[in-house]
Amino acid sequence: MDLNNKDTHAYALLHNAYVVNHIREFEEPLLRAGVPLMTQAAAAIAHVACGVLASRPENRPRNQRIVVLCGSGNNGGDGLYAGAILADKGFDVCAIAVGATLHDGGLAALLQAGGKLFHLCDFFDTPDSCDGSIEGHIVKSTPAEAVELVSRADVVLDAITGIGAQGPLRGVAKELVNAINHSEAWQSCTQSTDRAHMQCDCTESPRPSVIAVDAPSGIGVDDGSMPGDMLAADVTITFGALKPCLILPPACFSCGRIIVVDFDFPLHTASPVARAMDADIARKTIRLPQHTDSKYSRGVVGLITGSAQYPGAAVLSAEAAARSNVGMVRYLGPDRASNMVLAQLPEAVLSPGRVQSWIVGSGVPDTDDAYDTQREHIASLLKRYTDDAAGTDLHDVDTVEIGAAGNNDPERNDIPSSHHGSATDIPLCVDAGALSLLPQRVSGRVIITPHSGELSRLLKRYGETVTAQEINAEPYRWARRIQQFTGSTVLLKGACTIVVGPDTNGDIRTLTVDSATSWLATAGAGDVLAGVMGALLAQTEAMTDSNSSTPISTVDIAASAAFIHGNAARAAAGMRPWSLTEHIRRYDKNVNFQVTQPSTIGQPIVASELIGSLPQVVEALFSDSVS
Ligand SMILES: NC(=O)C1=CN([C@@H]2O[C@H](COP(=O)(O)OP(=O)(O)OC[C@H]3O[C@@H](n4cnc5c(N)ncnc54)[C@H](OP(=O)(O)O)[C@@H]3O)[C@@H](O)[C@H]2O)[C@@H](O)CC1
Ligand SMILES: [K+]
Repeated sequence: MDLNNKDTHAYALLHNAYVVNHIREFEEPLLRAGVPLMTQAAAAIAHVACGVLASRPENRPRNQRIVVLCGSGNNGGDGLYAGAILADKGFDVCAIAVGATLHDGGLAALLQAGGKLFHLCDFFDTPDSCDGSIEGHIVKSTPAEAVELVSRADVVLDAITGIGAQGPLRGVAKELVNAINHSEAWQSCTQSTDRAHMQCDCTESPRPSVIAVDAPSGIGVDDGSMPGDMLAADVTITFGALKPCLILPPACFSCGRIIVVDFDFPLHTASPVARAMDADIARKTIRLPQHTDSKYSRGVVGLITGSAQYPGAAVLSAEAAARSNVGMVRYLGPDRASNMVLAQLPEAVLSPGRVQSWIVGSGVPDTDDAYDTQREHIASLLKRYTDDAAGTDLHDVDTVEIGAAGNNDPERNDIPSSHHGSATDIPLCVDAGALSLLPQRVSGRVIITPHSGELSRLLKRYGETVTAQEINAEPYRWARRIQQFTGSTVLLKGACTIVVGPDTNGDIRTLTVDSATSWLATAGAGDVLAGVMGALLAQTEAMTDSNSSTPISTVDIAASAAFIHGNAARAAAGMRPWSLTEHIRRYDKNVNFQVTQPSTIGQPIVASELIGSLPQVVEALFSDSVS
């Protein structure tokens, strides 16, 4: 795969997610030309099912019972044809119909191959094609019997709904999926939703492996929401292109490993709604040192972080920045925090001077209840980032009267001259307490890094009343909304982080970053992320100064910081680096279907441990071990 060319089909197939309307546009001419897409899809599903069966724990000696949950649309048709292929191979296959009808051809094929059908609907309409020869192979069943069948299966194909799903599962489909999730087989398996931990820890009585056909039924295909009951998958086999739900939270946590069947869709003709972040993008944000370098040319980060109340955030953000490949860190803050920074990082410079990026707000109180000098300084800096402040020289930060030290750094003029620019020239990241100081409207060069609670408060300022819980249920929707309100680049923190903002052409670009581990949900992790962000912003600025590369969008830089941060957490927790290609694969005959993962589950970490891992994560970006 040519990872250097973002336009290649192979790259788009594994990274770019397209909405249902685009998928329909892609498939339409192929179907019109008579390309047997359903047959191809079914063959791939059957092959994947065989692989999954072969990879299941050996304490299930038969490993041959397959249940297909079928809806009445083409998704059900895929499942039925796949069931027919598997029945032909000698597996014990039955389908469970949740609707009043089924795909005619698919059902006929299944029955002819020796499969059975159980239907749950009182008004099931047996197709004419199913004549008397298959009598006894179509059986009316109850939900309880269906759950029993499912529980005794080795593999379940979830073919209830695909891209034709409308809203949450309803009727019999909802009832069945709900009952399966509450069945003993499912309840006895505790499964982490962290993809890296994904393994069934009940080896004595493993539940069936679930293969979702195209997408797990019941999830919001276009927006990654989970509006109701759904069956979490171990593997999702998807057709033609990634769907947004496969990479957007929260749905992405219920999709398992993803296998994409290539139908040669002209992917380059449509804009993806979201893209999966990978090491290749992160690598481009690292400026390797050169023999002509000075500390200034490698990037200088300015931090207005920490406070008298939370001085630890100053240490974490400053050290994380210093360890993420920059020449210098300037820290500006109250005495207590400054002293702590200096004790931990004697290399830090505590005087004002020129910087190539600003990080503000980590560890700063978020209200003006008590007077705080940091808030005052940040407010004064942020004023220059409002639309009407364009043209202000931001390099003379000493005029902002930040910190106790007022001496000019004699070497400050070593910062490249291109940085005598306007207000939006120095990229800035607004974190934590500074979010409440954000001007109404800023440029895309301003990154905001809220978690859902902070985003809830921020949205209120723009007239939207939405709780953190509601944001967690639809993070993509709310990340886009705040991006539209503010104009900024938005990094919405979460187990899968979403980054939305303008690309270098001004078009909105969304990246999802899935490298984190749930061990990362710990105090101070956000301060470390802010430091990494500052370092990447400063060094990409330094790259632009030396004209050594094409411009990198702020979205990519923000996503890269989250990616590196996530992998640092994984390293600190003793886990392997996250790998996109391990998680999302193109279908071919040799694709690996392993459901359980031998990787360690990792161990608890504290935020300061991430910092020590940052240099090795940066180094690993340039080796082949991360992708
Ligand atoms: N893309 C490609 O190239 C290819 C696509 N292919 C496949 O076609 C699939 C799309 O098929 P599709 O258009 O027939 O829609 P599909 O997903 O079966 O859903 C419609 C059915 O679901 C039902 N239903 C809807 N919402 C529901 C709910 N909330 N709760 C319960 N039921 C609900 C709805 O019921 P109704 O509303 O009609 O009562 C109807 O019966 C696609 O995902 C892929 O698998 C492959 O064959 C080959 C190549
Ligand atoms: K499905």
